[in-house]
Amino acid sequence: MPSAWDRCNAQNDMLMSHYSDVSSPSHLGFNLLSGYSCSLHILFFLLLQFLFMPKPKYRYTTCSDSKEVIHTTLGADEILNHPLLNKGTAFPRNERIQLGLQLLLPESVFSLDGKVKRAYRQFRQEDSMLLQNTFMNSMLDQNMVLYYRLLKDHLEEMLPIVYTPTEAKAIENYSRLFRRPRGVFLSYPDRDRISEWIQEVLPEYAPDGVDMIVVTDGEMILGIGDQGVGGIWISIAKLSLYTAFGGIHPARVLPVVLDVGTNNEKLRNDPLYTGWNHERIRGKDYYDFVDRFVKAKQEFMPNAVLHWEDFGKENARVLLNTYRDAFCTYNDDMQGTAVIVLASLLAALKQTQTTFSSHRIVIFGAGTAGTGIADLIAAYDRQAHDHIYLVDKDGLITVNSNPTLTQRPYAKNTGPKTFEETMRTVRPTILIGVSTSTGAFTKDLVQHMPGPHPIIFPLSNPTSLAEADPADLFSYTNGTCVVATGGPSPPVSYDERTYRIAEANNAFAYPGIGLGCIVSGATRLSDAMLIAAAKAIAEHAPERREDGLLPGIDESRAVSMRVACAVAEEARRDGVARKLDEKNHVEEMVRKAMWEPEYVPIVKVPALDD
Ligand SMILES: NC(=O)c1ccc[n+]([C@@H]2O[C@H](COP(=O)([O-])OP(=O)(O)OC[C@H]3O[C@@H](n4cnc5c(N)ncnc54)[C@H](O)[C@@H]3O)[C@@H](O)[C@H]2O)c1
Ligand SMILES: O=C(O)C[C@H](O)C(=O)O
Ligand SMILES: [Mg+2]
Repeated sequence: MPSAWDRCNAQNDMLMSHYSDVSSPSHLGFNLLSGYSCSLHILFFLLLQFLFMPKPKYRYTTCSDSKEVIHTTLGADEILNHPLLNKGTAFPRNERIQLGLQLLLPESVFSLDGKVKRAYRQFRQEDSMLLQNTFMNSMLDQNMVLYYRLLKDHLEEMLPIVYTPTEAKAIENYSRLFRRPRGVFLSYPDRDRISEWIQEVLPEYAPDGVDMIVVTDGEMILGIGDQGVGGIWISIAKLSLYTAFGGIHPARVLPVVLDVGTNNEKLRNDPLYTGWNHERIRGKDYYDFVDRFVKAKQEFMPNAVLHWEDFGKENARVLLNTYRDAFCTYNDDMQGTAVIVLASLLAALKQTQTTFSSHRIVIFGAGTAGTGIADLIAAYDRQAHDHIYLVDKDGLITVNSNPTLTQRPYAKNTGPKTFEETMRTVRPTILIGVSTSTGAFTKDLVQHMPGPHPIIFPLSNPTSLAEADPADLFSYTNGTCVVATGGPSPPVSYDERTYRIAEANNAFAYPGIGLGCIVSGATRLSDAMLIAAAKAIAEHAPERREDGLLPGIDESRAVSMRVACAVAEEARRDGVARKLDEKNHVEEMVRKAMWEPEYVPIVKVPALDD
């Protein structure tokens, strides 16, 4: 029977050869045309397709003064029901008349500030974090500018609502909370029509084009596992931070779920489950399906950056390896996480005045995130490679423990077996948890870490799965530790001092990485670009241990901008920046590209230019 490693390898080889076949333009052309023997038939078919293809109904246009205007052919009711166009009571009088909205809105005209005040009161009236999440989701469906302004003005309070940890609860209950769809659902039973349907839906969904796609298959949502079609909400949440932090235009993003079934029995037995009620498709059929999606993406959105989120650990690595050299794509759990962890470690080294060579690193949980973190640390500092110890469910990863392809570079020849033995013999100075094993960093284990400042990152999400509570870590180490967590954590008071706890979540890395790729027109994402991103974040890190390891949430937009600049500059150095030459001023381009939540004038037009 083949090992996981053999299987992964074989799938990878198969996919690689398959992809290099399908990505060649001549092959694509042949596929499109095969089946039509007569050229007249082809012409007639193409003409029909053109005539009946949905046409865009609105367009963002930049005027000579660099201000945006929306031109639209939509009717009054459609405008009020379109989240990008709807301004509700903020439609000024002239627009109400011009767009035919006079009788459809109450008399008073409100400013965006006024609307934010009302919406915030409504938000506060919701009784639980889950209800607040539902409120924000419906705001996103109704009025996007208001959603992003509300989020911007109350970021610290609302981030845990629209993102980790509350999103986990929302995703678990997706089919029960479902009100209206958002995003693109690509279901396995429709596999033969994916390309055709993507072509049809795009002019409606994103008439100005797509810059960023977040796709999931819902298999490993955060640490809560298989959530099937509910994964669409992780794609949406990740994209909302691309816009909130990275200023990526909300009209130019595409959330996607690949619904390949679910092995979650609770969902399978739920009569309200909205996804495809079938066990997960695996192996060749699965990869062929993903490949059809990628092929359609390359055909209709060739320049869009593709972000993979929350795939199962084997598929995550195979898919990244397969496509990473073909276009600009990255896996957030591996690479985004690795960037924020490397940034946090660089900050910790500065605060503790040490270098990687003096540290021994144990990574607990050797899956998607764990191996991604190891790889980036090793890429940053080759010497650190030998000081990395991976531990998984069955203990230390060794050459005899049947390591996967990605664990193998760190497999030790011999050594202790269990996590406890590893902690006792290795005596790590850095301990990182991405295991989903709640409370695994116990007092007994942490006490094996030598001083003066043990660096401990319990990163599993949602918070209920974290390997330790920061307050406990301070008490186990007599207040000497340096801590970061995967989700938001309140400050810790110890020995009359208060310590801010940094949130080492990939959300503080990927929006800037994505923005940098878009602005530079990167055709690939290299390790050097990831390291540049980590360094840019670390440059903004506080200097005192009391202030935490990462810049504050209020700086997230400024930091995303710096990350984007660093990534774009590195892309230019690496020769993969399609849109940059030596003369371009990167910072100015990044600044200009960042969207701000403000209402822009809307003008009704009889038709839109093609
Ligand atoms: N803070 C962040 O930015 C961030 C980013 C990515 C992932 N995460 C979190 O990390 C966790 C893991 O995510 P992932 O995508 O790597 O999942 P994964 O399934 O790819 O990897 C998890 C690994 O942990 C191992 N594991 C499970 N139980 C264990 C135990 N009791 N002891 C030791 N190892 C155990 C699994 O065998 C697996 O190899 C999740 O909770 C996720 O939310 C956090
Ligand atoms: O989504 C998050 O909060 C971080 C990360 O991508 C995860 O899977 O946990
Ligand atoms: Mg994730």
